[in-house]
Amino acid sequence: NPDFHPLMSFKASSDPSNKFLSQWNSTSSNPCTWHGVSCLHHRVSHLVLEDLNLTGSILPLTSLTQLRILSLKRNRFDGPFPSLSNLTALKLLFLSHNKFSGEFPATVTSLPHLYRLDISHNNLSGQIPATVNHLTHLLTLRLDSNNLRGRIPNMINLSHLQDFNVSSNQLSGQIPDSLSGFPGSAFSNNLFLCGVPLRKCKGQTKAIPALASPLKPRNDTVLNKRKTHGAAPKIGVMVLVIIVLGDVLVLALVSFLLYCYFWRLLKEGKAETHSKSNAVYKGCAERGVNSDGMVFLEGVMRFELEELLRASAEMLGKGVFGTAYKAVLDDGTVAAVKRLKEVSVGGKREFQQRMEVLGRLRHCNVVPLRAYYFAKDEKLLVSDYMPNGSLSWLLHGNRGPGRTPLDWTTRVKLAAGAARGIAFIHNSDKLTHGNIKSTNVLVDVVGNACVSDFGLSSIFAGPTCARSNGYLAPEASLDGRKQTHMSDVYSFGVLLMEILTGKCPSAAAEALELPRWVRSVVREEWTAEVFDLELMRYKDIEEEMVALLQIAMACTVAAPDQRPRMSHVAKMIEDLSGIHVSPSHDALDLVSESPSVPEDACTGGGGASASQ
Ligand SMILES: Nc1ncnc2c1ncn2[C@@H]1O[C@H](COP(=O)(O)OP(=O)(O)OP(=O)(O)O)[C@@H](O)[C@H]1O
Repeated sequence: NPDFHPLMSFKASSDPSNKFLSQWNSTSSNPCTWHGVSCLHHRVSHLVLEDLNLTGSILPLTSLTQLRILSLKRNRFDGPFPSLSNLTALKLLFLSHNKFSGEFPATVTSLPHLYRLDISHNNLSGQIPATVNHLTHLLTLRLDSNNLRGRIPNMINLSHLQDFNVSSNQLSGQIPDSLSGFPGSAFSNNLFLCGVPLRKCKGQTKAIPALASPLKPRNDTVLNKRKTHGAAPKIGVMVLVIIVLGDVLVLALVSFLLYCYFWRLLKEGKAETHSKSNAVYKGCAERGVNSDGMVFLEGVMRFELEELLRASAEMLGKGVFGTAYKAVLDDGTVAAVKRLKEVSVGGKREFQQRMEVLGRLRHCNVVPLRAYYFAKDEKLLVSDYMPNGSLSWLLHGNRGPGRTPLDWTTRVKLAAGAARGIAFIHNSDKLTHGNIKSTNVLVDVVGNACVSDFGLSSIFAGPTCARSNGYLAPEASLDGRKQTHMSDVYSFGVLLMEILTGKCPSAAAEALELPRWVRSVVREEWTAEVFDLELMRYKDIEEEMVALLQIAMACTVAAPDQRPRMSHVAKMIEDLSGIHVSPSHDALDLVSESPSVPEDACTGGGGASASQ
């Protein structure tokens, strides 16, 4: 193993008394089993030796050319950094709380895959080189508590940066606009630093903090140029007013167009139903049927079709079964309305029967169907609006500057909640979900995962339903119709992989590939490579991640009858970390805007009820 000798010489210099790395010994020539070392393809890829009192230089490590993760936090390494330019595979570099001295290690700026760089709490001096801009994938840049001097370069290329700190140095000059959205604490304790978010620089015109975002897009430079050339603050305010007015106008126009569109499409169906409804439904004793053909299922939500048509509507997105809208009624009720594509069911009766079954499902992890509408050219489904978005958005849309990636505990809670919801559907009337994916796992007002869009695949048939979105079980993928409990389990396994890897199964490049990719990496015995880099920041979760990965792999085995049942999957996830699927008020930045909060919202771990 070419990494054996470099590691032995590293040990000789960093632990001369053989106190901390005694398990590394020359009789075992396979370093991959040593403490703190992991390998990929028999090369060292992961070296984590934290809090060990190791000393000396890290020079021998520069021969570990396959190293991806190097963490030597809280040791006593000293001297200047050696050149790290050989470590081209490096993704995470954590060298904080040591005694490194000398200049900022400029060679790290040539590492093309670096995501996290933490060299804080050392004795580094000199300037931050402008070449940090080469690190275009950087999420973390922590340089705090060193002796760095000079100006902070403009980091316009670091558009993903979310964790940035240069506090407690000797930096000076104006904070570049590209960084002015980070909080003051990221820059504090630098005597000569000025500008937003710190105090105004001498001679600087008034800044506009409201426009400051952690990393402003490059086209802000027009505004910046005006500022640095001393244009009057009035111009900034004018620009602001124009932007706001423009936004309001566009918003009003879009709302108006949507309203007209919605109205026009429903007018015909409504007219048809209206004429019938007076005869058929007038004074109807049947529970839940409005005179206009809206059929209400269990629950408190009640309104006329007319009110729904008047509601302001915002498109949430288009799916295989139709288009979803958020509708806000005059009385403030918020609902999600799905306009279905043409359905190929036998007719109204069959559709109604189907909706009655789906409408009876009440569980704190299932989005309740509240009402439906059926006319010749129009089919609508009304359900509770889930204000905290979908798991998909939380995993993939909630990134970038100023946003917090989904933490591990919340991921597990949402996975467990979704599993319980699906298990409940399976146990009710022998239904299948048929379309499990992360856009169909929504988050309710108290942070519970709720599955939506269940049971619709059976009323759609034919090629419109042939989906290849990366979640479909191999046995169900040909025409999208052969949905069973076991194909749901497969899709859920893919969803777990998405939660673990942060990769989107429906992204074109990875379609149908996520389970295969995960398996191939695990086969290479480098399971850690699978996990989402965002999860690297959490400590002591590796065991849980591996356990969840094993559940995901069991769910996605090729033979349907070898997959676990959904209720078993739910139980296994809950057992993982002793979680009880309860509202996680602190885990998400929750919003509460819907007066139509489900009356059956979870108040604890269970709360299931299939009302009859
Ligand atoms: N009740 C709801 N509350 C909040 N957002 C919703 C609700 N229902 C759907 N959405 C969101 O609206 C968007 C479109 O949903 P829709 O179900 O139409 O399509 P999809 O989930 O992308 O695909 P599919 O039709 O295969 O389920 C998705 O982002 C989804 O998360």
